[in-house]
Amino acid sequence: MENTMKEMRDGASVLDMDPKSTVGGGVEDVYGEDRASEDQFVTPWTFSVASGYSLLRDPRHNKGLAFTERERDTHYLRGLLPPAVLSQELQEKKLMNSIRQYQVPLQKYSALMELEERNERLFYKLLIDHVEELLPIVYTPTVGEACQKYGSLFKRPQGLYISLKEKGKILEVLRNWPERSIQVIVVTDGERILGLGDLGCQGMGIPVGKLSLYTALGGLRPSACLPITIDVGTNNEQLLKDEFYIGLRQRRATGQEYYELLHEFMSAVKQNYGEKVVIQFEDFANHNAFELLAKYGTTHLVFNDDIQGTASVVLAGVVAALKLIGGKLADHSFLFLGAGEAGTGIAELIALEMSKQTKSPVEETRKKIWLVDSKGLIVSSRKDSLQNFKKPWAHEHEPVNNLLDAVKAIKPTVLIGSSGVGRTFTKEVIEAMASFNEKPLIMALSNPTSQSECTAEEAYTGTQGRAIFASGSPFDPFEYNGKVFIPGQSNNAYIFPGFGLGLVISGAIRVHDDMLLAASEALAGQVTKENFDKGMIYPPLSNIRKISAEIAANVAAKAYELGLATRLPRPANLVKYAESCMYTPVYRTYR
Ligand SMILES: NC(=O)C1=CN([C@@H]2O[C@H](COP(=O)(O)OP(=O)(O)OC[C@H]3O[C@@H](n4cnc5c(N)ncnc54)[C@H](OP(=O)(O)O)[C@@H]3O)[C@@H](O)[C@H]2O)C=CC1
Ligand SMILES: CC(=O)C(=O)O
Ligand SMILES: [Mg+2]
Repeated sequence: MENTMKEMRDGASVLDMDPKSTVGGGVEDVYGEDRASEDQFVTPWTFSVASGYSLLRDPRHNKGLAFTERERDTHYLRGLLPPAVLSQELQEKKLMNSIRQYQVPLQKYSALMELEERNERLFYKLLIDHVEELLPIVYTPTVGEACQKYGSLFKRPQGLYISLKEKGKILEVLRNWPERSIQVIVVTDGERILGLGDLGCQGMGIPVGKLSLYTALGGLRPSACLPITIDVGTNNEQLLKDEFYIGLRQRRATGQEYYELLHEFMSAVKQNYGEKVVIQFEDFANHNAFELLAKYGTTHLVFNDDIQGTASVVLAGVVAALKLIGGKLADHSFLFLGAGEAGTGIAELIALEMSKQTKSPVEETRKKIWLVDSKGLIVSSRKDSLQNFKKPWAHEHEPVNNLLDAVKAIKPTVLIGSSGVGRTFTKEVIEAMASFNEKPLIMALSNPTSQSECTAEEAYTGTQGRAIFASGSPFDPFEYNGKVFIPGQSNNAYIFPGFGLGLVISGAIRVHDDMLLAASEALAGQVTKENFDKGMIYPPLSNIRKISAEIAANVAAKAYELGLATRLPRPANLVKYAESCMYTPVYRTYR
């Protein structure tokens, strides 16, 4: 029986099977269910084309009332549906009407998640066609609230949970996932979810949300995407006491225990899916994130979205903004509030790009960039007590304790918030930026909206409408002195879907910093004069699929150039090729 099951899984057809698997009377007993005595185990095996009732309950194939008359006949659906036949467009209109009736964003989130579980193509059609309206629901800010309440919201698993209980069995756990051809994994350990801190196992909302963007914005097939949460416990006391908490009820494992589990995971992923699966690390705390990236960057196709994706999107915004604020990149000086993954990741990529442009060593270009952490400006006298990733930023300067004094001392042209702490760009800080810059560039990157360093309104009013402003979570357009300003969304969502697509279509085996620069360049190139005129430094998200194709093509081109691509021959037109590889959510016709 064991062998029979294996052959079935490996694709052998029932007709190819050993004739011994039939019982008297010519009745096939391929699963051994009839032969087994009552005390023997049988396998609940199904091997069928989804039809009838099960077809309606299969989100990947369900079309609801859009099943045609012919499909209703051939797929045993007669009577299981009311008589009306609706087009996908009409279903979309109906769903949008009902989602718009909810006042509470979390209700919209639940409605969308239920739709995804019911009818995956319709879910993606909605998301693709209404990206600007629905992104704030499936992504920041609402996804943050969903993670905080994930225990109460949880109905069905949307990804794989790998906890300390699965130590020694991670390969088996991966094999429990129903899909075999995985191209992208987004994995979190839940320790730094947006700017909301340690949400433990409830961080699952983030890989789920990121991967829905991989499909909607980047065109990766949903079946090729795998959300994973690694649960090593949580230090969030509130969750540990919450009766609905879905994770391990213990404090976080650290040190060797943590790294052994992560190593088993990384090895199992490579063994199960091969070398070319993209592993995106998401929302790990910085004490693990940098180390994991350095450790696995040479053996796996890994990408840390918070360090690298964020760097790429912010560099693109800064480069585009030069058209508005003038000068070259190296003419500007940068001050960050927050010197963690996002802050130092962005700083390093800006320094690298400056170094390439000016042909000066990166050690020199770093001197244009200053960072403030929770203890004040990072300066050389603090060097011995700094974490490694901060050390390159410890420049010669006297100690400065707070942001306002640092702004006054450094006089940056660009101010970037990556602290995870809301309202830290105070009125005084914004006014100081406006006092010595004609057009200060202010980026408040922290998510969700509650953690944004300032609002769009605060940035525009505090600078009398002179600021160029972008934020990690979206803000509505703001009218000041009769002019409407459209704040840009400086979020790695612009980058990672196209970046991942570029890796996949080129068969890249490693990520290289030059690919991040390539992605950034492609994004900056998509901002039009019309966008600039409205104060925007990013193109509208409504064009995101086109933008993702451009990013994918630039990233793939770089992978070929660096000899890191394995898919040969190289397609001549990479943009067209990227577009042709993209998943579309229109219904398929069933034979
Ligand atoms: N827009 C986007 O695309 C992205 C946005 N983010 C957002 O950026 C934020 C930070 O993420 P990440 O870099 O990963 O987090 P980290 O924890 O790695 O870094 C946070 C940094 O902020 C500093 N900090 C915290 N509180 C203060 C304070 N009151 N004053 C000054 N500095 C402070 C910390 O200081 P210390 O080192 O001393 O503890 C640390 O250097 C999050 O809100 C996240 O949502 C992240 C990725 C992408
Ligand atoms: C956007 C993102 O990745 C973050 O806030 O962590
Ligand atoms: Mg993140």
